[in-house]
Amino acid sequence: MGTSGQVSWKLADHPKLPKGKPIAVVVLDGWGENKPDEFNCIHVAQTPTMDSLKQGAPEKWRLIRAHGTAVGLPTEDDMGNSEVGHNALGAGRIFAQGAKLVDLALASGKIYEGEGFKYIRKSFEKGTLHLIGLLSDGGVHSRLDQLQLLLKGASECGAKRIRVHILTDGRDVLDGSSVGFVETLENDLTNLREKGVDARIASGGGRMYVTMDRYENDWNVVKRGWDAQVLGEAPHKFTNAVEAVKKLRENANDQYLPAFVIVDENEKAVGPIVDGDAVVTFNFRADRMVMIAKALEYQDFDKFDRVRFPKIRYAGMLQYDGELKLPSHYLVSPPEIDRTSGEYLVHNGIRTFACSETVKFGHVTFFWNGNRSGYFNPEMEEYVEIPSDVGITFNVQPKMKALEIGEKARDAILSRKFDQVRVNIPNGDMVGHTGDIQATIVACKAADEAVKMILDAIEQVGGIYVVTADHGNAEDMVKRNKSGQPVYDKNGNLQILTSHTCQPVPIAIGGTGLAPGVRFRNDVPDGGLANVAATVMNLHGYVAPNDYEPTLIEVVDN
Ligand SMILES: O=C(O)[C@@H](CO)OP(=O)(O)O
Ligand SMILES: [Mn+2]
Ligand SMILES: [Mn+2]
Repeated sequence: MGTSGQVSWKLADHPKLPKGKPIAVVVLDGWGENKPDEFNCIHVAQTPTMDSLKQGAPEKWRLIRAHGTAVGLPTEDDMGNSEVGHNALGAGRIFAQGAKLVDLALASGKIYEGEGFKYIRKSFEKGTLHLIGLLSDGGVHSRLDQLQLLLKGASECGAKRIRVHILTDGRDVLDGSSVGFVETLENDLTNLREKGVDARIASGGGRMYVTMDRYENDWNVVKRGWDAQVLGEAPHKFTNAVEAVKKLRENANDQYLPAFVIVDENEKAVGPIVDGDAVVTFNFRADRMVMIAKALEYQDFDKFDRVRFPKIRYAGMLQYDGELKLPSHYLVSPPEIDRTSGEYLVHNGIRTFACSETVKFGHVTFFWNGNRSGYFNPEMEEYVEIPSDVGITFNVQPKMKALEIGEKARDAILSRKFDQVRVNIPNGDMVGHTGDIQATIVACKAADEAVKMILDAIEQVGGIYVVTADHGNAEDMVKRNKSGQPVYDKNGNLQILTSHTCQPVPIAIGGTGLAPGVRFRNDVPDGGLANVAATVMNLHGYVAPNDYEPTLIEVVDN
């Protein structure tokens, strides 16, 4: 974001729309539109507020795209996710995202010419190369084919000893698919060994229980990973990773497998991280890598006792935090998401309040602001984090902190201290990921109630609301075949879909402060999340910068 100096931040006045109306921007996480059936939890749940917004179609309610190329992902088969979704919502433009940038860097070979790779390469002669990351083809945080290319490329560049520290998924892909991914990786590593590279899996664990926490919700998650990956210590020891995952799955699902280490015949861990080694975290997505990056990089660190802090050369697949410049070494440059709507609005005097609970807090702040932590101007902005429940799966508490978020937003609106009150309501997504249909129905109802609280407050102050979502999740809880029918496994069990979807998401505008004649245009049929920023700028009384994706609204004379 270092370009601030040259940017002209002043936005032109909107020719027709007034300034000074408080605006609530509500993002329902994991809330897509889908045909109504029993696996559409949003449809099954009582959601009177969201239902009533839909009555405003087509002038005040429509669908927008939230997956694939509309949010900068490589293909139309890529489901949406919070990072790319909130980046698009906040930045108002579509940036080629991490998944795509890594694909390009691997395909061209540029990844091996970059500063980050040259840096870790210095350890190849004497040390081990450790690769830590999510093992699946989900494409949200990482992709197996990228890991495979990196393994091949690194060994061709001289890595003689490689250790892979795997995190099993089951959240962006079907639960149970971890076994197949580990088998595939084992096969690749066997091939490498035949070529003389000492390559092995060294440790593992489920992504939600080991390493991939976010927004400092629970450092124990990162510690469990540290102990296994760096110290070579874990409650479970196996000589073979496929066997480890199969065995541990007897008591946990892929997302929550406990930590394990792979040991040799003498019970000795095969791949702790030691002085002189190189480490790459191969996830491209930022939020769930920031904590481990801090543990691997910061000399001063007090979040847990690292016991040993090896002198390593560490690089991220990407730089995960543009403000903290973390990590300082990385293989691929992240998208340069500059001039976000939040930064413009602050420069134009818009006072902003942003809030969610911990597990989504960074979505409406960090992701919204282009993967940048902190405020643009602390005098104009207030970001409030409501602590999430720790150590539970959210089907146990499906209401999460929705009402608390609603209350905080309500109070912020009624205080009249803010021009924009922005929230993320996590329930549809966080509970949807558990695959628990009954709990997800409760979750959707709670999210709807939170929306109502916010809309009521907006009504009281004569403001405007914009209600939308970042991608689908709760609206489809089963895997389907090409004709849309639910798929059953060979034992006749329904295949539960824990992941996001490729469905479009709703956007609704309204409120007593909405100027007469404002309605959705019908000439942006392919509109997506990136069109929302210009829309919100208009509602604040400004015209968006020229290079922003077009606004979704027009003002017609009545
Ligand atoms: O939990 C996460 O990390 C992702 C799924 O991998 O979900 P979201 O993009 O909604 O944050
Ligand atoms: Mn999300
Ligand atoms: Mn999600």
